[in-house]
Amino acid sequence: MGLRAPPIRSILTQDTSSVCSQCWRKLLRWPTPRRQPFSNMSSSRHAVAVGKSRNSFSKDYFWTNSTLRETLGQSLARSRRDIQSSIASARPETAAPAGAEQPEHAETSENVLPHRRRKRRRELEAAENTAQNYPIALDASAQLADISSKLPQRSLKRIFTTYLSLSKPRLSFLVVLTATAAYSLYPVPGLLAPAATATPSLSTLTLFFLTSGTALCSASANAFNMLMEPEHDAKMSRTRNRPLVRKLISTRGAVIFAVACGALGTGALYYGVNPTTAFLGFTNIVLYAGCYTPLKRMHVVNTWIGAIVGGIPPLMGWTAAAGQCAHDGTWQELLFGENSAGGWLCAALLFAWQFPHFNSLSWSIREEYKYAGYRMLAWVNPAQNGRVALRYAVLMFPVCIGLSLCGVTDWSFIATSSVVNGWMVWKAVEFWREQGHKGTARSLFWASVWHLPIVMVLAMAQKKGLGERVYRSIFGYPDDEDDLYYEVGEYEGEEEKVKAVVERGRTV
Ligand SMILES: CC(C)=CCC/C(C)=C/CC/C(C)=C/COP(=O)(O)OP(=O)(O)O
Repeated sequence: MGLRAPPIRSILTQDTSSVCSQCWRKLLRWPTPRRQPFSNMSSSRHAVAVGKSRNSFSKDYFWTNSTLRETLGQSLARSRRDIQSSIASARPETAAPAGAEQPEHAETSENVLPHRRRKRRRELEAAENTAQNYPIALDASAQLADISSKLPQRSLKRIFTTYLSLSKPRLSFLVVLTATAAYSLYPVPGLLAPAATATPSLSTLTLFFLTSGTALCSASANAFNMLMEPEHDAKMSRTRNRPLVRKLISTRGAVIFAVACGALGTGALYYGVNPTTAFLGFTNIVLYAGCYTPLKRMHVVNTWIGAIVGGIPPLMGWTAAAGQCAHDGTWQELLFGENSAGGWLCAALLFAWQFPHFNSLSWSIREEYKYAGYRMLAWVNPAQNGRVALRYAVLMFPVCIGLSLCGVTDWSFIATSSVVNGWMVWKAVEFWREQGHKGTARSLFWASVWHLPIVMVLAMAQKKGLGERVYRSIFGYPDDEDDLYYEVGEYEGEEEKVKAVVERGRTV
């Protein structure tokens, strides 16, 4: 019985040490098979592997895709090794000691003994398992693009899913949540309360325009971001499945989507919220697409610009709320008026949070970032990467204390937020001390994932005066007389403000 040589490509994508030396020598003599065209269709939209369902994309798909063929074809083996070593080192049990280099696969198959080969194969299998436990959450755009590629061509569901994947839906959702949290934290004057014991509330319609406008602006920013870097996204396993990399969507379609979302989002914020919030939304699109995205490949300062981009949505939520209680509603009043400190503190919270979050995330996949040409501290300067993450984790303390000092949250928030911030700082200290090794990057990343929603929920639950109102309404205590009656002239300014707000509400 004659031995059939395995397909050369399957060998190339495997570690060479898993091939026995005899087979390897045979393979080297074997003529390289001509690569089969996987599709004879000119349109990449139809590019699917021969023999597969028209709607199914497999990894063979990538050989028909020019962007991926260039980036993957020559360096798949190298990238696999780097990614696996980077993932493996993010896990405590496989972590290399600080400063130690990952072992290079320097030995050739010929001089590797059989038991060594078996050991290497087991290590590779372990790395494959590790890859399944990728240190970070899988990219929602890539997941959606994968789903859309399996849907029937030209179906509405496929078109919708593909465009949705262009908006980075998970990130956009988080962005909207941060804006909404800040909106709900705004200290609404008690006189706007519908009843003495009820919580003073802001307009639901404004909230609707705030959320939809912010979501559209974020979708636009993300689509521009993806439009600018498909060939780099193609080099990272987290992003190589994105719609523009896979050419599930044309560049023209993506540009139209980005421009339309930007115009609609800014319009919704302008007409439904206020011009200041609309200006912030538009500026953020420009900052993210025009500044942060190109800087990713130029200088590590990109992370600070990205952190500003992440900090602006809470400020938008704040100005949206402030606009309803403002006297004249100018940008000076909304951004630098009496109550504006809370908005800046919410923005600072998001700004600072991104460093422990992103620095730990990027450390875990630093080889991918390096290979894709993104200049991130995680590989440019790992020691500074740890220091920066720790510094900004510590900054969470004064920011949260500031929220209580400004009257946004009750004093009890200092205690509860300190517990959560202390936990994050502890993880950041470990991350800094071990420089990401021994699983510290992974645990800081997950601590940051939990940290932000916990702090936001705590701030909302401990919003100034909320506990007292809930207590009174549950136990039926009469309201504090001082709250209901006031000295003549004491609240003249407040009254005027309320009148102006009511008037504006009538005219809208
Ligand atoms: C209102 C409005 C316009 C909001 C926009 C908010 C927004 C898009 C925040 C993203 C912040 C950020 C630095 C993400 C990482 O991008 P990346 O390019 O490093 O991510 P990637 O590697 O997944 O592409």
